[in-house]
Amino acid sequence: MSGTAMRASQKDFENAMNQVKLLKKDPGNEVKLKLYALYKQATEGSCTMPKPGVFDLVNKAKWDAWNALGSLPKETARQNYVELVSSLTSASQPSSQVEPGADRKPSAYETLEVTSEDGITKIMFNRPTKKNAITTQMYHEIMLALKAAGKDDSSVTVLTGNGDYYSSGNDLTNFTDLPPGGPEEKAKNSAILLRDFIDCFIDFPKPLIAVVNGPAVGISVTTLGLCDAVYATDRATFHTPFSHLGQSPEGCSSYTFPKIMGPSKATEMLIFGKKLTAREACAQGLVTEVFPDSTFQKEVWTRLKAYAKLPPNAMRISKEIMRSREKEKLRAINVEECNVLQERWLSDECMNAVMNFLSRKAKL
Ligand SMILES: CCCCCCCCCCC/C=C/C(=O)SCCNC(=O)CCNC(=O)[C@H](O)C(C)(C)COP(=O)(O)OP(=O)(O)OC[C@H]1O[C@@H](n2cnc3c(N)ncnc32)[C@H](O)[C@@H]1OP(=O)(O)O
Repeated sequence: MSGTAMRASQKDFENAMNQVKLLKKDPGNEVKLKLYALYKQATEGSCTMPKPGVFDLVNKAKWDAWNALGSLPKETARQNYVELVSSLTSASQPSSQVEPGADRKPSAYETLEVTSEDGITKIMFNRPTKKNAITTQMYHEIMLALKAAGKDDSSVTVLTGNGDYYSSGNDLTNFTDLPPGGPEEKAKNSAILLRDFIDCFIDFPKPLIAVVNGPAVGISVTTLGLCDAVYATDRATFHTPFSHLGQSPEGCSSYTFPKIMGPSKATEMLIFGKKLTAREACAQGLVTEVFPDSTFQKEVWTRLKAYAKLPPNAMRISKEIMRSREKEKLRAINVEECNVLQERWLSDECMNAVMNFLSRKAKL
């Protein structure tokens, strides 16, 4: 088939189905759901299947995607399927031009960009099209990067985001990828993952600095309470919508936030989900300093380069003496928060909130 104005034939449809199997890159859950829905609509027509239960996350997501197509005619669904596959295959064609840096060593990370320069290891969240939402793979990669940065010869470590967001927090599609043991097993594994992830922040041995380049949501906000300094652009916002998501605080924020900003301000953030501007977050002590967006990168990196020239052992030892008294307490709080969340993730309140986001009925 050439051009989108022509109708896709059955042969085009079959070719497209074969091309999907040959895609080199996983197109992601959103696209896979679209493909599934269009395929079902094209071959069976409108969805008449009974709606799967709320805990059957994968089948419910599929059902939602198919059902959302309503009474779309089979021919149109076939055409849309062929066009979607065509856009995926052309996006994955190798470019004839050499990409800048193509001769560089391939990165050990798929979801991060990690660089070391001027005594600073920079760990940059690198899923800008998904607002740097943190997938299970990304949690693992951040842990690996933090462990490596803790041992490398840099003096300070920086966390930052690529694109317009610092991070939109936990990737809500993490809820759809269920193991054979179902939601209970997923919740148990996720609680272990979360505990280990937060322990990496608690135990980080050098100055850990967050360069908050844009809005931050959920776990990307709570972990700021475990960083040693937080520099933010005036475009950043700070949002922990845990109640909206049927969830509860993590990242030791149930302890660090009341300590940093006092119990009532912490309640507004952690229980009522109040979104703070960068200046509000600074006034409440969560952010160290706010910079105008136009000069943010220049000012912050100039400052960090100067700090990174300070004697590294002295900085390490000073951090140890400032933080060591709290470490055991933080570890215990982390375990407690993860236990509570493990239950929360299985609640109707949480399942419904996640499904609403995934079926695009809700945005925070
Ligand atoms: C059974 C148990 C399983 C448990 C697994 C848990 C593992 C550990 C959990 C640790 C606890 C963490 C808690 C949190 O972090 S809570 C906070 C979670 N985050 C959110 O709720 C934010 C959701 N996103 C939004 O509300 C909006 O996307 C946002 C306001 C951030 C931006 O809106 P905007 O309109 O500007 O942009 P888009 O929505 O169009 O976003 C662009 C694309 O990015 C995708 N996206 C963004 N954020 C997320 C996210 N958090 N999860 C998944 N996907 C995200 C969005 O869908 C768009 O994708 P498409 O272009 O494909 O549509």
